[in-house]
Amino acid sequence: VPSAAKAAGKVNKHVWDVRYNYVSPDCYKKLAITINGLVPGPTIHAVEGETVVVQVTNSLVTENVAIHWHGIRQIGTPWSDGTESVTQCAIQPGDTFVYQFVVDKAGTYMYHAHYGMQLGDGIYGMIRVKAAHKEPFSYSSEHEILLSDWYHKNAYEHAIDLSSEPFVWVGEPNSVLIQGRAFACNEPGTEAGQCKEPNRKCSPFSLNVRPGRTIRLRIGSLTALSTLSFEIEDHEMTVVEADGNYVEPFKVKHLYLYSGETYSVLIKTSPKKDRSRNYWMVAKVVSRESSTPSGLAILNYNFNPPLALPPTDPPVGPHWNDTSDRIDQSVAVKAHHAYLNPPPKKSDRTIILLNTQNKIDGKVRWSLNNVSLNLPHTPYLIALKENLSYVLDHKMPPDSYDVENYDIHSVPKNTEAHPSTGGLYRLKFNSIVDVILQNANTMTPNVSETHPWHLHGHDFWVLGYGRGKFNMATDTASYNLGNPIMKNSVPLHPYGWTALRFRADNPGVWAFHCHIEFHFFLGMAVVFEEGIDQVGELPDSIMGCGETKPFVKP
Ligand SMILES: O=C1O[C@H]([C@@H](O)CO)C(O)=C1O
Repeated sequence: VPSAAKAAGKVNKHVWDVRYNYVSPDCYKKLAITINGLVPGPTIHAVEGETVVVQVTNSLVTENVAIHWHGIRQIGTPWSDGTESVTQCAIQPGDTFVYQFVVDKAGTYMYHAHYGMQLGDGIYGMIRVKAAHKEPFSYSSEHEILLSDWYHKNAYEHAIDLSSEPFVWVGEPNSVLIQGRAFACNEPGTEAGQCKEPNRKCSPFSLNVRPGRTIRLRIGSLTALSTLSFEIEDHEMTVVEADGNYVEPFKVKHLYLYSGETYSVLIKTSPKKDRSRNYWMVAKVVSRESSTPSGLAILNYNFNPPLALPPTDPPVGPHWNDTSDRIDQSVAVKAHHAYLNPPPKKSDRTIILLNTQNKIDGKVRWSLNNVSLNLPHTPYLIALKENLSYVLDHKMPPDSYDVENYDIHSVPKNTEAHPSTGGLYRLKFNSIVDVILQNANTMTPNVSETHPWHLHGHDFWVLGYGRGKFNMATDTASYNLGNPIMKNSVPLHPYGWTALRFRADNPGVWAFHCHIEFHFFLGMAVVFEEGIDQVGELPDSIMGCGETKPFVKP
């Protein structure tokens, strides 16, 4: 166990070059955006209390970039959150930007691009923050497994499709990647179970383990669209951490991951198992009826050849449409009894956000309470700190929708939805805020999608999940105020609601949005401001775009 005192103030420095590179994780050559040539990018290994410094040079020639540190709360450094248009101007080609922040809490975190839909082009990786205290479980080794989905089309083509008239939906991803790799058989068209030899040019990820050990897997999902079910053939997983918070351990056969979530699981490489063979790891798309083949990787027992294929067919995984099973797992994630940090019993304000797909000016958009966010050219953090009128003059979005009359089970009539560069909720500093995410029918009859919601700058308590329309009078009584897990990312299930509570105690401006890249692009986001007067002097390096040009000091 490293010492917290030693870690405090220690600088953990990284030099990154963001550049294009051809990669072919699934045997298809794609122009990807990489960090130092890699997809996924390098893992940041840190100890809680350390100061992480990442010097990012944008070598993309004609494209901007910004990098978000997903799950890191950025206490005292809101300008390092890396959210273009919210906390900074994008990093221009040829420029270098230095992110600096403290990793104050042990856990499994991630980073990814937060500019346009670049995430989908491969700019992501993991942050492993080691504990400086004893953890409530032990293991002999640990490994990162980052899950993603993969499109052969790039972010530019997706942007054109999604903003064209008629609307062109991006469709399902071509592949699911496990730690940046897919599975391809040497004999094309052969099913994984029948495959004799993997194609070595684009071979699957293989994780080497020794028998008879307890192994910690830090699993994260940064899909652009998909919800995944992760499973290891014949190996049960014990969930022990979620988004950097200790979980009261529970066992799963398959683990659902919504984009933006991380989990640590423990697996036992039981010596009773046949160690003369390898086992499949599978990441299957669920919650959408997808044509995407499952991502496959290999759990490689010492000393078998790393790419020796398991003699069995990969597990088929849960049915894509088993919403109950997914809700059950969401509800099962509770705070570890020795690490309880229960929420205040009451909140000061409740914001109910109705999630709808709408057609605005002939185009498909996503809205919250009928407001669909268009990101402004001037980042909110700078606009609010420097009192730039365009944000302050904007009409604030509503705290609720027409709860009485809105039918969440029907296609929206959406007479009022409008695009806005507002979307800004100003929260009283240190107040307790409840957010109720309310799902509804999309523009397709009898369809309600899954939305993975992510809050920047905070962990929130997950108070509950329910089906149908949230009822303020009765559903609040069902809240878990005893041992709710704290998270930064959480699913909103089809036709359901999810209730969150957080303390608005981190001075800054924070995005709260659906983590599906395409939905964020289509407006599915709001912005929270709290304690802007307590934010320190903004660094010049975040300025230079929109109305912030005058604030760049000579
Ligand atoms: O935004 C979306 O558009 C499609 C579909 O609703 C229209 O093609 C889809 O599945 C989304 O999530």
